[in-house]
Amino acid sequence: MSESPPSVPALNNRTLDATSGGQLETPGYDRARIEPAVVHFGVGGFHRAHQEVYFDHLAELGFTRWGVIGVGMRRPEMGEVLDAQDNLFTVVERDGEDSTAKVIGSMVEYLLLAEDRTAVERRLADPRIRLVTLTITADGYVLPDGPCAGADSVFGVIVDALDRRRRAHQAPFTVLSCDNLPDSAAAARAATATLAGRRDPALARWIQERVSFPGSMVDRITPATSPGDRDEVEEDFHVGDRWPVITEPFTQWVIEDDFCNDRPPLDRVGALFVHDVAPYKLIKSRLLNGVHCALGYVGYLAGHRTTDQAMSDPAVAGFVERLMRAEIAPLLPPDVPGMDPYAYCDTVLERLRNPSIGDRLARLCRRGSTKVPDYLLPSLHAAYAQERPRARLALAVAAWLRYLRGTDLDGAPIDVQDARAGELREAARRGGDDPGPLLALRDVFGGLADDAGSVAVLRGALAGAFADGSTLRAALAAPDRLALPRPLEPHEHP
Ligand SMILES: NC(=O)c1ccc[n+]([C@@H]2O[C@H](COP(=O)([O-])OP(=O)(O)OC[C@H]3O[C@@H](n4cnc5c(N)ncnc54)[C@H](O)[C@@H]3O)[C@@H](O)[C@H]2O)c1
Ligand SMILES: O=P(O)(O)OC[C@@H](O)[C@@H](O)[C@H](O)[C@H](O)CO
Repeated sequence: MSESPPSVPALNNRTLDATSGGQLETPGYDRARIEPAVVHFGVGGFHRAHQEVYFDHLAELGFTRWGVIGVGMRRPEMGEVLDAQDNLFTVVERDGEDSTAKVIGSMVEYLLLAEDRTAVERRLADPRIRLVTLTITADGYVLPDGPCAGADSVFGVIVDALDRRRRAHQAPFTVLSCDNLPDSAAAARAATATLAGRRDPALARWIQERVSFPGSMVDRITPATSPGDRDEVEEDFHVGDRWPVITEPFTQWVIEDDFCNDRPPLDRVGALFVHDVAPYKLIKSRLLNGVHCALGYVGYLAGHRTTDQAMSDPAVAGFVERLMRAEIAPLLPPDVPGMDPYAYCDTVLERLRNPSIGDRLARLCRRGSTKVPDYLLPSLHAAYAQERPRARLALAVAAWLRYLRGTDLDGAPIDVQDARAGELREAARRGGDDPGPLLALRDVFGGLADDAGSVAVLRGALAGAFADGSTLRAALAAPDRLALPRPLEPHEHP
């Protein structure tokens, strides 16, 4: 992100008064009084649009003992911006024509792990730190093999810090993952236990007995900030923020009530503490993340590049709505307090139509080999097991298989962003209209090859739905027809 022109004050503590007023809300509390209690790893767009906003609201209510120390991983850009801005940044909520902005003041310090591990370790040893939160993406939970490997990962740092606390007879901190993983708490616990076990069995036992890893469901659609967004924020709100965050008004945070060292009063600012987060995560991941996958691949092949563009195409929007209401929602638990699957469909559809956050389909399409098995295929497998309709689920998967060939319907190249892109592209191209070579990858597709009904839709779609925009739109309107046996050619008649 570039420097702001001199006419607009650059955002920092000194210019806050000049910046405030008009449309822009600024911290109403004295930032000097905020004490750190949270160390957060992975200061990307989502953390700033979600968890920081909750902690900022707490400070607005007078809870000043829940400040956040942000820790970045490798890339120095975010640190340079936050350093120049006294760790202030702007969160802009956009909904159609409406747009509101708030400068967030809850981050008290930012450190880059790659450059200043010792400082991160010192902060984690501070008994005031009672909570560690994570948004490090699914890749951050993958540990290298080897008896001493992984020490430089986030979990290596966490294990070091817990060991120091154990030796100093101090209380540990809670580890709260806010990443989109089917069971992010279990993933965080397993990575911590693995590294602790490699180091010292007594430490591993202490962690197992003393440290809590609450599950959580996080939800707020947050695209990557573009340079155009930055300029618009400067123009609309007269604030020289070099890296604002654009997000939607909707936000949700459901957290298991399992904290080993104090609990932030997040229920005072809209979060929900529950005994078991699993059903909330299930509904969100199937109806939002699974649908994001479907919309990404179908929308991209239909020629669109953002969610709102795709949702203003009646063929795509109608497909997505029926996919959600007729095929996915009936598979979900109907009695989760505060989260009715059909009401959630309404909300998600409205959010996907939001014309002003500019969420790019490429963001939804990346990492398909992780996300499709986690979020879309489970609905297809469940529909098969329960003998429920599944033609739209199968067509969405077919769109992914077609996308994996690496060219769109006009033959233009697609940048398939996936750790397994090479292997998947090779199988997609080798198979052509036959999904067999891809379905043979059972670590991705599970037993989908055994579901003859879905395989028929996949074959029908690959052979007929992706010839051009009109065949795709016809398939989206009537996906059941894809599975009909094709008419026999004259020479095939018995
Ligand atoms: N953007 C959203 O709409 C949204 C909503 C809910 C949850 N999430 C989840 O939040 C997480 C972050 O997403 P984001 O949109 O902020 O992305 P982002 O690209 O803005 O930030 C990603 C962060 O993860 C860190 N990271 C990447 N690879 C890592 C690794 N191997 N080890 C440690 N850290 C690593 C990066 O340094 C960066 O700070 C993801 O797990 C995402 O699924 C995002
Ligand atoms: O972040 P990913 O790559 O796992 O998934 C992309 C989006 O589906 C996701 O970020 C959603 O926007 C988010 O989960 C909404 O809460």
